Amino acid sequence: MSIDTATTTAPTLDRDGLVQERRLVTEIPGPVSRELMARKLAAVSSAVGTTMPVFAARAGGGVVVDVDGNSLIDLGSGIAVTGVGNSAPRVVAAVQQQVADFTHTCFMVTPYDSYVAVAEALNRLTPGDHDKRSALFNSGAEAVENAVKIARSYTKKQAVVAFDHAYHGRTNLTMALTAKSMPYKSGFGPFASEIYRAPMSYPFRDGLSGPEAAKRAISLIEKQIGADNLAAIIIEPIQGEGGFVVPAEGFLPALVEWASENGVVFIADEVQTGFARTGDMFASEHEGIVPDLVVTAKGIAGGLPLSAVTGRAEIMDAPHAGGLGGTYGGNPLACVAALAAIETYEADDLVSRARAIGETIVSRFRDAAASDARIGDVRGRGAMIAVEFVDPETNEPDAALTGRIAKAAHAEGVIVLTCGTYGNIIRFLPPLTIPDALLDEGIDVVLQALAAS
Ligand SMILES: Cc1ncc(COP(=O)(O)O)c(CNCCCC(=O)O)c1O
Repeated sequence: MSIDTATTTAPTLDRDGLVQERRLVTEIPGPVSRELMARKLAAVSSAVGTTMPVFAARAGGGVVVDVDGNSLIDLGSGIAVTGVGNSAPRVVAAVQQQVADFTHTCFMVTPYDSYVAVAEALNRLTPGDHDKRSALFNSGAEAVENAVKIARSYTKKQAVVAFDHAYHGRTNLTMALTAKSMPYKSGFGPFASEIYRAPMSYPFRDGLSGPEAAKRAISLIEKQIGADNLAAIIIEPIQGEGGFVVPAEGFLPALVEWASENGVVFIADEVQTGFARTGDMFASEHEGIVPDLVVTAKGIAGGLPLSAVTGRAEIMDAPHAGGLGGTYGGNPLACVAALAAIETYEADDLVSRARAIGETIVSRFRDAAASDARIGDVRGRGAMIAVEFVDPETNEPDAALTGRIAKAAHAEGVIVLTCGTYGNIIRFLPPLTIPDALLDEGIDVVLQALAAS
């Protein structure tokens, strides 16, 4: 176990003195994690996988400390969730107060102000200055499901178009919307009907301009589905699980224009791109598109489970009274956490921080690509960056190399995630609170793993 710490200055401290350093005191996984993993295998469905072989004990800033005392660099944020940092101070204080006041009344039974305040914040923050309404749920998939319900109720049409490489969740309808079969869909059918797939703008692999890719997608939609039957188009402004696919400029605005002209609801799934992650509060802002509905989750509440659909009031109010709801939707703990997280994003200007993080990651890997052609593409925005690995001779995806790099980084105490339809993407989703030195060290470890692979 060679520890090549790049840091020469004293490590910084975070809240509660959580030292912001990579520190390995055992092999990865250590003995306590190994014991817990044996228990996990004996108690938890084997279908629930884990990326890391260690178990968490504490987290904050840019580190996760495991049960053996190892301090790992976090470049995953629990899949783009803890943007404000794990156990962010404002979030902790708000939840501690709320949990002592009341934990649950069900907003549909006895409402409470924090749910309304979250809706007001989402209506203010999401793109567009039109009259908006919001509805709160628990998971991203649940919010996507409800966005489709709302769009169908408003348009009185049924068909929904999703895109190649899309990911929208693991429920029946969202599996139908999701593109990749394994591990998300295989064996779980039949899937919801009236879901159709259109080609995505994937510049690194299709070489098309945004308008060209949009023309291709719209032609298929018009010929195979027909606007008269189409309730909604749903798309991630930057695709997440599918490989951090950034559509070519002009693709999204062309789809928004076509949808508006044809009575089709445009749904932006900002579950992974939302809340400062991409260097804007919402990724839709980058090209100035104004979605009819915006789906949010992940970064919304500092780690507490919360999701939302926010959109044009006339669309959001289309379903009949009582048509939207659920027992836990907008749980009060999650709502106060969201208000604290939103305050943190704005007060600490984490949008600017995300852009700075992205500049660091992109420059380091584009420099590396100059001497290593296995790096086929470096893309993304803000603190949502992807490195696509390929066979330099054929440009074919190299999932095996990607897996080796990730596994080596994990063993050296860096939490980094892979993704992509072809499994050949290393993605970077660090907490926006990660110190610069720790980010640089995490990148060093990944680059060392690449060089050794
Ligand atoms: C764009 C986009 N829409 C919807 C979802 C679904 O959000 P839930 O909160 O996981 O249901 C996601 C969740 N992405 C991570 C899934 C991880 C896994 O399950 O293996 C997303 O990224």
